[in-house]
Amino acid sequence: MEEYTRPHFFFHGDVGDEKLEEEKRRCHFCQIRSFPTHTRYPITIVNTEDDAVLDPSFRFMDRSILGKGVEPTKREFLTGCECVDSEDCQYNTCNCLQDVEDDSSDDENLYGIDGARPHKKVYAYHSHGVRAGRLRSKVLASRDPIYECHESCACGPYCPNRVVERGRQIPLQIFRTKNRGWGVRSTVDIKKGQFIDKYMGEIITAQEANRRRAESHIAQRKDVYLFALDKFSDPNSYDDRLRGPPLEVDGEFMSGPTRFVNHSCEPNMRIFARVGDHADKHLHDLALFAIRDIPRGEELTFDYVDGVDDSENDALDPDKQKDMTRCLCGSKGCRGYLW
Ligand SMILES: C[S@@+](CC[C@H](N)C(=O)[O-])C[C@H]1O[C@@H](n2cnc3c(N)ncnc32)[C@H](O)[C@@H]1O
Repeated sequence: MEEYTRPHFFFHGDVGDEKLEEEKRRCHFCQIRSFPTHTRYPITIVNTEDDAVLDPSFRFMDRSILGKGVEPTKREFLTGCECVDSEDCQYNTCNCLQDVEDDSSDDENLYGIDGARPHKKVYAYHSHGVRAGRLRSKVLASRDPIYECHESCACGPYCPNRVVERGRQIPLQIFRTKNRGWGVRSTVDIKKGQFIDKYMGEIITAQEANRRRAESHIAQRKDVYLFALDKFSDPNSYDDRLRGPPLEVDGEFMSGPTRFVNHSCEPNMRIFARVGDHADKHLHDLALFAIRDIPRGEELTFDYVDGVDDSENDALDPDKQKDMTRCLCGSKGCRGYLW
């Protein structure tokens, strides 16, 4: 085992069965090694800067878990598509694309080879060629949600419209940065539009999120780990789960590697809301995609306040700046402060 991994490998020695289980449960290395994707797309942890280790109470997970009072939609209400052939999922007859606007101005041919059937490229990904599986540039430049086929659909697991569902396909490394604690990088080159990973954690009710905010010792900074699932929130929605305050994902104590991604004012990734079953919009995923080519080893970042109206930015107000946290992203367009 590499020296820098050792501090994350809790003692597994002669401690008795009960304690051994507890040691294994806390061991970061055991947690990441137990992921089914570990051999192909491992997560590694390196620190060549100082003696810091990840918080021992932090737990790696490869999927979000539902907190108390958070219910997924009952199976009988799930509504997958009936496309028998995954190729059909590229047409606007696919149920999963019911909320996607038709678009005839994109960067692939509009019609099938026979020219007969409109080949509406309504889903978010390129389906052929070297760019297969990457987000189309139009979607990448938008704030649009991504609608994918999913486990209740008739199309197979290799349907081109199941990119996020297939999960992370990139090895990630959590590394100690010089000045911003831990950060994340990939050990392989990443292409623009490529899916990187989801932001995962405990999905909790708005009340529970507020309770955690109130009791957090990091006060307002708790917000950095809480992401509201509010993409479809609408006071006029027919779905009462979308009318009320949204659920939130808390990644502080249990999450995947993306929980260690730092902020940049000029980031190389962006978060997109991804929906599987339309009946589960209140539980949409938060999926990170590369917004430009990212060479291996470059730190992965996203903008923590992406899309927030800059005129409301406290960093523009000299009076408020003294209470704010300096941004150390180092980009040319740095706004100076995180919050
Ligand atoms: C979601 S965590 C990211 C992982 C974190 N670096 C760690 O070591 O656990 C967010 C925290 O990272 C730090 N951070 C992230 N981006 C930063 C930036 N651009 N400048 C300064 N600090 C940053 C801040 O302390 C922030 O509260």
